Amino acid sequence: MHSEKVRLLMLSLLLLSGCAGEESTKAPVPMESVAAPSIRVDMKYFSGDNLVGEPLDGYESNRCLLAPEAARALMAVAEDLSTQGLGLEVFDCYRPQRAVNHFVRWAAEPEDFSTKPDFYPREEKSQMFERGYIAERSGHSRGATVDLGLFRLESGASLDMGTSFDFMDERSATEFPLENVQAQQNRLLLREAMESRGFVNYTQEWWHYTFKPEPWPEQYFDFPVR
Ligand SMILES: C[C@@H](N)C(=O)N[C@H](C)C(=O)O
Ligand SMILES: [Zn+2]
Repeated sequence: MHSEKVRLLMLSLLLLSGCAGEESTKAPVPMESVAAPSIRVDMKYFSGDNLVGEPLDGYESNRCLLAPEAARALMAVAEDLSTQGLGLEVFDCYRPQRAVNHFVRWAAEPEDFSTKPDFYPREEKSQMFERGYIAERSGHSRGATVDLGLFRLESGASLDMGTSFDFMDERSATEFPLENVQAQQNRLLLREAMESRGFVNYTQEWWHYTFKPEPWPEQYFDFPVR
């Protein structure tokens, strides 16, 4: 009984430290690093190939960290799709709060047009949060949300989704009536596969999925991705 109380106290302290924004070399919560033969990890906020145009604060390696339940479900999706010769390309997973804060700073800075043509040609960067393209309190920071697309296992080619990842535009809404019917079907194929394993799509972005029920629905973590 005594040791159970001590264990709970230790767990509470670990969870609290994860939310405090302190630098720590290890994740203070047991997130899992997602890896499987048919999952390609290409963390866009680590590489700098993103709308900010540089790596975001808190991404120190090309790793996809997720809550264990979400990680297991994602690996199950990958296994399901591999029977159709498809793999998952993962663009973002757990997102430290400091990376979200980086987005906030970027949106407040004057427009320099460096990434606008590729990521938000018809939107204003100052409106990204109001328009729902980025969240100040993101599900990604709770560890159960993932941004992803599909690729062919044989060739490695990405499937056409109608728009590229993080193309902030109404055409990225999952059910936007695209002229490209194949791309529309690819979006729906991804949604069906994800939903069958417990993920829910954010209707405004074809790539954004949250595993439900969320293991840590109230927590916004801030340890770096290492
Ligand atoms: C920024 C984009 N990849 C994304 O994840 N948007 C949602 C709304 C979020 O920030 O949680
Ligand atoms: Zn997302």
